[in-house]
Amino acid sequence: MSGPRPVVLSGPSGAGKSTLMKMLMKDHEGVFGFSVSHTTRNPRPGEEDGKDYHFTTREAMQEALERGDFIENAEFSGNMYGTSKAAIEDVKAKNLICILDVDIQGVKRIKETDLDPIYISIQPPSMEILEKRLRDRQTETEESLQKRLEAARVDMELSKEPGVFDVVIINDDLDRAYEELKDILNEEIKKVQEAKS
Ligand SMILES: Nc1ncnc2c1ncn2[C@@H]1O[C@H](COP(=O)(O)OP(=O)(O)OP(=O)(O)O)[C@@H](O)[C@H]1O
Ligand SMILES: Nc1nc2c(ncn2[C@@H]2O[C@H](COP(=O)(O)O)[C@@H](O)[C@H]2O)c(=O)[nH]1
Repeated sequence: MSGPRPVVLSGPSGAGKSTLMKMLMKDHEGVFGFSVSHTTRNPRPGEEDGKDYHFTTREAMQEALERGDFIENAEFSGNMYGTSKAAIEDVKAKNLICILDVDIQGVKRIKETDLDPIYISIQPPSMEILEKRLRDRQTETEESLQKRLEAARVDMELSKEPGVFDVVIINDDLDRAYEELKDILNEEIKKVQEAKS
């Protein structure tokens, strides 16, 4: 795939991926493009269809999967999620750095494609802090929260395996984690900025 290298942000739900990604996109206008995933979960307050996710039904998603519309998909916390080929192509067509926010199953599936992204894992400082962040976010039912914490335990173990991620960032202090993320992406950011000037 030509153009800037895509970036995969992964890590447990509540680790801070969206927070860091939004900071990155706000500070670097016209550099990054978000790969808008499909999901069967309900929108949270403030989330916009087509911007945060393409909100869809299980039936429609299943049909799209059968058509081969997705580069990867996963079942997470009782809902379907997936990255469509079109989501990646939309960003690629604008010559922007494509950011994908996917779970660990997505990471494994993307490794089987020719996307060749930079793999970054965002990890919380501890399970206790992760649970607090998820509870404070007030987006989950108790059942969904427990499923997310269970998935987080698996994610935290897998992220320690050598070769899965290029970099693991511990999101303890937000500003420090953001600086670390920017440093890793600096070379790709410069490439896009130089191509525009
Ligand atoms: N370093 C930090 N210190 C304290 N709170 C944080 C920090 N980073 C993120 N948060 C808060 O933690 C909560 C979870 O963050 P966020 O929604 O970005 O996580 P996420 O990894 O994108 O989760 P999901 O995968 O479920 O979308 C948010 O309320 C956010 O404001
Ligand atoms: N494999 C994929 N995982 C995805 C995708 N889009 C989001 N996600 C991951 O799902 C969980 C939960 O997200 P939430 O928005 O419901 O909190 C989180 O870990 C995301 O990274 C996708 O297209 N494919």
